[in-house]
Amino acid sequence: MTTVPTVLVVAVALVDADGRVLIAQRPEGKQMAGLWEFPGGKVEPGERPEAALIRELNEELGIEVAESCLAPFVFTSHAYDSFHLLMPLYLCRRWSGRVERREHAALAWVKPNRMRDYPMPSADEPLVAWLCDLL
Ligand SMILES: Nc1nc2c([nH]c(=O)n2[C@@H]2O[C@H](COP(=O)(O)OP(=O)(O)OP(=O)(O)O)[C@@H](O)[C@H]2O)c(=O)[nH]1
Repeated sequence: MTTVPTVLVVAVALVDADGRVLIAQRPEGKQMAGLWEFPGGKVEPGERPEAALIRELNEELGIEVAESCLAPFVFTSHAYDSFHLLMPLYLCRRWSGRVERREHAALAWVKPNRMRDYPMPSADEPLVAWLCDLL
């Protein structure tokens, strides 16, 4: 039996006052370039998931998020060819600083029911369905 590593990635649905969610387009040169994703990234060895997400949001978007503002929401467990992705999605409605594009090709604030207009990695499909139902 071939085994692949399970990779823990933390991501967030940042929700603005109009109920729109921030998605970000992966840049050229990365795996899955051009697809739209929820901000976040891999949890480093020894790092707590919430700390990893706070770090990624600061690096990627230049915002500060308090751990108490990260609400566990839903998760996806998805088999890619070379790894298994386990990705909790947190919900966050409060942050400080202005969202800036630092690492992505583009950013977009999108109502969940319009997210299907933005191609996303296959692991994200169930997450979009949950956002449509629950937001
Ligand atoms: N942040 C994020 N990653 C996602 C989502 N959906 C999804 O399949 N992923 C995958 O989870 C992994 C996230 O890792 P990452 O963003 O830290 O790593 P990366 O591939 O950009 O490159 P890196 O290894 O150079 O940091 C990628 O393989 C990415 O394609 C999503 O909605 N948000």
